[in-house]
Amino acid sequence: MTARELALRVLLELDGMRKSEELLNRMLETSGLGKSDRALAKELVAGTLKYRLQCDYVIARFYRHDYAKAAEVLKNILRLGVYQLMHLDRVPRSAAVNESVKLARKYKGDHLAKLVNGLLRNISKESIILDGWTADLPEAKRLSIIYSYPEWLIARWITRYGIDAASTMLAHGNLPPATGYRINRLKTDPENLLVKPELSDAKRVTGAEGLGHFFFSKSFDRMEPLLKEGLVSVQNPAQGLTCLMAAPEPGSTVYDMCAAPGGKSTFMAELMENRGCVIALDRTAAKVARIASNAEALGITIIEPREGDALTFDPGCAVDTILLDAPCTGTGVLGRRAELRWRTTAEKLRELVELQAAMLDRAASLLSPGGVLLYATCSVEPEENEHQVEAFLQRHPDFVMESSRLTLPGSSEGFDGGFAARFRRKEA
Ligand SMILES: C[S@@+](CC[C@H](N)C(=O)[O-])C[C@H]1O[C@@H](n2cnc3c(N)ncnc32)[C@H](O)[C@@H]1O
Repeated sequence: MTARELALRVLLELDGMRKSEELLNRMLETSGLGKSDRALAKELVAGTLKYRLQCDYVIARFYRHDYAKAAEVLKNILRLGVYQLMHLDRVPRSAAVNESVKLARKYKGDHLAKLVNGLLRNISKESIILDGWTADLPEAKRLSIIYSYPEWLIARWITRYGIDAASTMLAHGNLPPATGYRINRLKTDPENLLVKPELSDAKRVTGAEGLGHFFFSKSFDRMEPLLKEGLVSVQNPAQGLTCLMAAPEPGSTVYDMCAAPGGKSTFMAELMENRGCVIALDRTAAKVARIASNAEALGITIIEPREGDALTFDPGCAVDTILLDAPCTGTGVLGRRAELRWRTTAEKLRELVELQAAMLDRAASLLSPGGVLLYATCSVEPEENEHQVEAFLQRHPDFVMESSRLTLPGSSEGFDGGFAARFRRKEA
């Protein structure tokens, strides 16, 4: 199977529940593809998913019949082809067209292979004049085609953040996401680790206090041995900031209500010098197993992984710090999850806001007086962030908010978007 056929299979088999990255990795395991083909398959899946709306808009302009009625397999072959022609400069035009035609022949026969050939030959950077075609459309509709996002989400972002910030966020989500790493302070430190030759391209995070243990690197292959040795973990510094805001004390008891795969539990354990206890809950055995294996790789012994529902689970002991890294729409990390922009809906947002509020209430009922509650999301929607914490404070006058932080995607280089608020429960 070629990289393009594998990408097509992922696009066809991706249902509304699964993550494209997980499905892709599973298929790659048995594909026998070499390194560069694997990279191409990944790029094709992520790019075609992100640019789906834009590709469909372009295809519909050149398609002679009713494109909405075309078979899914044909749509995806065309999307893959258009994505390569418009956005993958390193793929020669002939390869993008010919390989798409081959796929069409294999999956739909000669007739549709001719259709794909005819349509893709009409498409080039010169023949696609998106700015001109969309100039007279309302702003949110225009941007939805230019950046390939749902119009309703863009309209929200423009209303809330203004056109300039919204455009920055949209552009950021289309860039390949930066991979951040955290240096494990239980095993090493930045001065000793960052002099290693394999880290010559590492870009250390500066600025915010406590982020000196984070860096970005583009060469995942070179990082693999360090990950295996537990010297580093994959973590975006924005996620790290949440743990720094929680600032759990060594020797204290922490409850992480939504912990898998354990990125924040393990960082908190490192900040606690591996002393005390981190109860790390998630709702399925498979997810809990990931927390345990990640902690083990890092040499952390104070994490107690638990399976359960955060709405009812009782840690069974007095807790000094609770982290609620809540399930959310993820609109701060749309660049990282290619399909997410099409799955987030206004209805889903409403359901999540209710769940987050119930989880916050549960956290409030479990926290000891004087304890810290850290609420975090990777969303930039006010209902999940500022409105949520305002409503929480109204329901719980025994809590005060000590600090909060909203990061918009693209506002700090490499940082994911998201929100965090630190509350303290007043002493009784
Ligand atoms: C944002 S992710 C957590 C990421 C994690 N804190 C980290 O830094 O690695 C949210 C997690 O909440 C979990 N979750 C969702 N609903 C839950 C529930 N009712 N009880 C426990 N965990 C839940 C999901 O399985 C998911 O792993």
